[in-house]
Amino acid sequence: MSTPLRLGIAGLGTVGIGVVKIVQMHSEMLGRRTGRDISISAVSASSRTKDRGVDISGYAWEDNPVALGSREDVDVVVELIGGENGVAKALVETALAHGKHVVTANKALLAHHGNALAQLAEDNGRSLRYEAAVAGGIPVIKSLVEGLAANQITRVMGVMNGTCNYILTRMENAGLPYDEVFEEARKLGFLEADPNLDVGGIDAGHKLSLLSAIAFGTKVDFESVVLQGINAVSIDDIKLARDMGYSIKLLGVAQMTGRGLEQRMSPCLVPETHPLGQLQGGTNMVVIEGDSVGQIVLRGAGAGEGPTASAVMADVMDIARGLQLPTFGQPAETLVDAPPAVVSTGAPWYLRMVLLDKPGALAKIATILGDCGVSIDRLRQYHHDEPHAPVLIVTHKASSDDITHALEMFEDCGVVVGDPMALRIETV
Ligand SMILES: NC(=O)C1=CN([C@@H]2O[C@H](COP(=O)(O)OP(=O)(O)OC[C@H]3O[C@@H](n4cnc5c(N)ncnc54)[C@H](OP(=O)(O)O)[C@@H]3O)[C@@H](O)[C@H]2O)C=CC1
Ligand SMILES: N[C@@H](CCO)C(=O)O
Repeated sequence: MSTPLRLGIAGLGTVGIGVVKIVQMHSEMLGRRTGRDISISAVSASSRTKDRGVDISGYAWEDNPVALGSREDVDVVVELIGGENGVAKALVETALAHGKHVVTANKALLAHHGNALAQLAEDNGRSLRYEAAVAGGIPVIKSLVEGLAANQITRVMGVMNGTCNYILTRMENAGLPYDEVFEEARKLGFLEADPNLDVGGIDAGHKLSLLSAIAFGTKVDFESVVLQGINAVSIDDIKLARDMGYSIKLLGVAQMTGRGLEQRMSPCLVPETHPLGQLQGGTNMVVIEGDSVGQIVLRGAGAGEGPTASAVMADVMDIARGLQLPTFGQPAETLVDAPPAVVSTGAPWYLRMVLLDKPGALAKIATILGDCGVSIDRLRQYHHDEPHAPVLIVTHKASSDDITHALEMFEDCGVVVGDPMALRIETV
């Protein structure tokens, strides 16, 4: 067997410890499969004294994780600290500049700095790998970069934030309101330190922007992902959607259109009979459509110690095997700037609102929709005792611009109480 591949691991939290466990537990198997021993030279975390449940006494310790990037005895830096800037960025830059390969699970870092880091990796002839950054244990990067490389990708979509899917499915199954389930998710430790990264759709938007770059050969453009979180989804929306045969999912969609690159991450209605509609709990699903292959559905754990460490180690093993691929599936300098789509693809919309129960209220709403070019497919006013009437409208295909325009006009029309809810009904 040739010389060992030596790792420097920065971050010994959920994922970092998962990686240490795999290296310790499967040492012989990893060597057999890659033809090279994989060993850990050095580690770093905030606290040196914390009991992490595994023996790390055989590894050198660095107080400053950035120092791992220039150690002689490290071939691959495994960055598992997180954060779009700070030490994670400094470490990855230092490591690549010193000729180390880098494996990371850090979607925030890559969504914001992926283009420059991919170029830096190539300039130094090294790999920058990030399978774990998108959909945890699901090998979606490998699928796009390798297995589906011969396809023109037409659309990538998916549920890529397990916490949001947990919240939405728990609301649906237990009939509980958003706030109660959000608190439950917090107590279970599912939420990021900044919960808005999850429920605001930001974390999932980071992931979508990375998939877009590979799928369409474009520069990573997280800033252009249209984001809408799940915090305004009510139990009423979930029940009404279910009555019509839909589930509500925080769904990411990326597609290249004649109007530019469309990237959006928002709560949508999807048919409950589709695999996306049936996805339960913290599970993730990514759907990829290619011109030759058709539709591929990948499903699995999007987070957690084992699944995420599994993806990190797959990258490490590719490096051990000598497999070197461009970060986003083609040389960084060939990635193009894609103009963001100004208007997204049309779709039917679900509109829920509360109207003052007085003559002409429904007529006003119908007129506004007509004036905005939005045609009504279905309309239902629910039984009520109070002076406020809950109304559900399903539209024919309409652009998000036309829906936004109608929502603005509802604000001043004098019959809509509170904020209406508008959700796309996605064609999957
Ligand atoms: N958890 C998951 O399921 C998934 C995580 N990821 C990504 O993986 C990465 C790691 O996540 P996760 O393991 O959950 O995070 P944790 O919060 O569990 O662990 C972070 C680790 O980084 C260490 N750390 C933090 N700041 C510093 C610093 N300044 N210097 C040195 N070490 C530092 C912490 O040290 P200490 O332990 O001493 O506090 C800890 O060991 C993130 O980018 C995350 O987005 C991706 C997919 C799934
Ligand atoms: N907060 C993320 C972790 C995995 O990236 C999620 O809930 O999916």
